[in-house]
Amino acid sequence: MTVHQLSHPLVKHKIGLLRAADISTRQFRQLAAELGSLLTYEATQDLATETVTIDTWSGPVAVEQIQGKKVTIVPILRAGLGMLDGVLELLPSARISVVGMYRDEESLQPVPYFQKLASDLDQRLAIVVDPMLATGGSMIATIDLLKKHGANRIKALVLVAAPEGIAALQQAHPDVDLYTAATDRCLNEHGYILPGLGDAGDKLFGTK
Ligand SMILES: O=P(O)(O)OC[C@H]1O[C@H](OP(=O)(O)OP(=O)(O)O)[C@H](O)[C@@H]1O
Ligand SMILES: O=c1cc[nH]c(=O)[nH]1
Ligand SMILES: [Mg+2]
Repeated sequence: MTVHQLSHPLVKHKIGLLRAADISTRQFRQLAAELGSLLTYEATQDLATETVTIDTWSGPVAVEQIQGKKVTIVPILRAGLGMLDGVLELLPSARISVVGMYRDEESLQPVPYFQKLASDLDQRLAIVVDPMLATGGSMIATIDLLKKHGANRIKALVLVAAPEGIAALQQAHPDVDLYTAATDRCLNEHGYILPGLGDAGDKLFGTK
């Protein structure tokens, strides 16, 4: 697995803003979406292009366009929805495959509760989005599910990753590429990332 740790100044700045204890729901949403766009920009660097000739005001011109265009974005409910608009800004025609997965607070094990996947997963690049990679359980279970349904090209986009989650994902799915805006220190005894963001789902949805 390749870990792409983004180092762009805009990413560093926005992740810093996201960490503020007194951040508003509105600002958290906006930053999560913007970082979703920046991660998507990075994760789509290797999409293949082809040359086509189009008519322009000055006559025929050879231009590049993305080949195939088969992508599905996979937000993990709930918090992954917070990045979705930003990803769609750059990939407005992508199919969306929704996976509902929450982490049991005691066992920290992922509990699946919903799935509605795009067709032809074997022909699509799947871009899984979730702000937090903590133990890695939710991401690993989602990728297990996608692979079971045929997906074979998968990238994971997260805002903050814990070293524990990176190691677990590497072990379970070495073929998946991870893109993260930040790699933090460790997990606390409740499985929360330190320094982290707190509960990203609650911050995005204004719950608790
Ligand atoms: O790497 P893990 O240890 O599995 O933890 C990360 C998961 O926890 C959070 O979701 P949560 O269970 O809080 O659900 P929510 O999105 O509905 O808030 C987060 O959005 C990830 O999906
Ligand atoms: O730090 C964490 C870990 C899991 N889920 C979150 O929202 N935050
Ligand atoms: Mg949550």
